[in-house]
Amino acid sequence: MCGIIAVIHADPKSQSAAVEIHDALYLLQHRGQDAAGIVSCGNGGRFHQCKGNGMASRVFHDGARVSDLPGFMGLGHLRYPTAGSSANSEAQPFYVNSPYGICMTHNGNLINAPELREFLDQEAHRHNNTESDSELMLNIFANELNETGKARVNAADCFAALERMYKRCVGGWACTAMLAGYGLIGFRDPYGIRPMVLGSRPSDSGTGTDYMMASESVALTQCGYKTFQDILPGQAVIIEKGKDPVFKQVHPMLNYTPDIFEYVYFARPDTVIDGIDVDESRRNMGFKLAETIKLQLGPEALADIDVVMPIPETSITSAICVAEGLGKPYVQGFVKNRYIFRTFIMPSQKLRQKGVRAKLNPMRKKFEGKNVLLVDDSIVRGTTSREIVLMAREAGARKVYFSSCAPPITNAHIYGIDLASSSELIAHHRDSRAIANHIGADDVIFQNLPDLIEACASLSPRDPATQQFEVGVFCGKYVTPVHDGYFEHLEKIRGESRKIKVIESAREAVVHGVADQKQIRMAAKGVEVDQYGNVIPLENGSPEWGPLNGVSISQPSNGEEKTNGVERPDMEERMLSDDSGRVRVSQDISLHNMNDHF
Ligand SMILES: O=P(O)(O)OC[C@H]1O[C@H](OP(=O)(O)OP(=O)(O)O)[C@H](O)[C@@H]1O
Ligand SMILES: NC(=O)CC[C@H](N)C(=O)O
Repeated sequence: MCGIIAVIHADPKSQSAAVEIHDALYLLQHRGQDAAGIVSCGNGGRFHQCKGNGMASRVFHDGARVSDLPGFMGLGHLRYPTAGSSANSEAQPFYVNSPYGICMTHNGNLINAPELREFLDQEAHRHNNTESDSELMLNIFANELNETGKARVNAADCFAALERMYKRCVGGWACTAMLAGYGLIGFRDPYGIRPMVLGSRPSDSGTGTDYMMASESVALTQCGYKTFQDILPGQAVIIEKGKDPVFKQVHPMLNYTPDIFEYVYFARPDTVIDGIDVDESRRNMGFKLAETIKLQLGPEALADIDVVMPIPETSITSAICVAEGLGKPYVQGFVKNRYIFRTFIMPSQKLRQKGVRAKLNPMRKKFEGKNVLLVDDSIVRGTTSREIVLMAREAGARKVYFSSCAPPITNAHIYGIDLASSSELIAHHRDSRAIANHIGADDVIFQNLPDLIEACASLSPRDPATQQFEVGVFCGKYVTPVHDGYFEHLEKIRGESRKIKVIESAREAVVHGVADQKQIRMAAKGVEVDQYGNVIPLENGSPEWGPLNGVSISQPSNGEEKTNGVERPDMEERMLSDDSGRVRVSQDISLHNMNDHF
């Protein structure tokens, strides 16, 4: 899952679009912790970029970098990878210089990426420099826009290019794009799987209107955008410099099926997606789960429960309602460390496991001698639940019941949430009893799917009786067609991306001089090197040396030994035999005006 933001101010002399995007990144940080980026554009049509791996505060040096990003419009992105790797070069926004200079951000996942890659290579002859599906989408769009053959495009040309692009791409997406000196574009997949909302407010001068697009309404409301509307499935919007937005259905709406996992876990509670209030949906989930708990446990076990406890943070709203529904005391037994962020979207299993203990601490008094009913939003790999049940028992709980506001997750997520490969999902081949055994709970109770759908659909401003959602993770029925072999492909690429993550931790250990022999060997195989064969230090994830235009930028050697014992020939070999065809250059250009380099 990623967070996207786009801003265009009415006043073309405004220099503060990036300041606002930067504020909004913090409001959407929960959607992606791996990488962050902003590209701004000033009146002369030049792009300015800062992006790299890490949370927004790190990438922008707590805001200090934002002053390098002038302009009246821009794009922002927070990444939680679903495709490719977590390499710096895949941080967004992506940029292509031809035609016209285009930047793009993408929340979602394309499920026909290999086909698109083949088309771009064999027919469009466009170079892709990363494994990212988002870079493919940008190039497909650029290729279609190029078909106009014009020196300057207009809205009709952009819509027509999108219409052609929609015929090629399959999957879930909410995207924003920016054409140098021209304006912004926003568009959403024909099923409305990924969210996007457009807001407006009077400009500071009062003579025009500023616009913002974002994944969640909370970014808009907190930045002072008063009115907002959802971009519809298959709809695109173009906001040209100094003009009002124009909308077009660039593909027929095939369904209106927002991803239900936004309501279960991803979105902030103070957000409204497609007219459905996230916090209210979680309240409904809690009340409905209480009914299932009553049925499943029966009066005897129910009478046995002393307290209902949330697993902070997402499940708090629902847990309050479970307690109310069961007529049991609601007790906060775990203290959440506010300096540890979301553990589920951490990149490796080891980090996730460590993250749970670092993030949650049980208060002994709340557990001693009690039978506790824990409430979580979902159980995915079971990392959190297993650790938490153990912590509850260590703190003195007698019996531990574990309940989930979402049904068992049995299938892979394919539209932009990296919900592990099927084989990693705790519910993939296990029933509730086996899951309870696995996580060490006395019993496990899951929400059922019709109740979850009803909890959200009943709040829909459309017809609640016919409101549908993307629920493939709970039943294996996905809203788009999925071609044969896709899941095998997914298992393979997720396996590869796991390997990359292991290599990245090895590399981190090498850089910090704490690597063991195995990690050194691993790092030497997978590590990136600069033009001199030096290991690129971790700090190179910082924007000074970040990737540009999909090109990995590495730091020129300052003569210091950085190899930390990694054998140089191995790295030289890798550098010379990079058969991926990727371009790696060594220049400090990430914060400069992009057009100066073309
Ligand atoms: O079964 P698992 O693989 O462990 O994943 C599920 C857990 O991950 C999430 O917590 P997270 O810390 O990401 O987020 P939160 O603080 O928003 O609840 C979620 O709330 C569950 O607790
Ligand atoms: N979570 C997302 O929306 C990811 C976007 C894109 N597929 C990437 O991996 O960068």
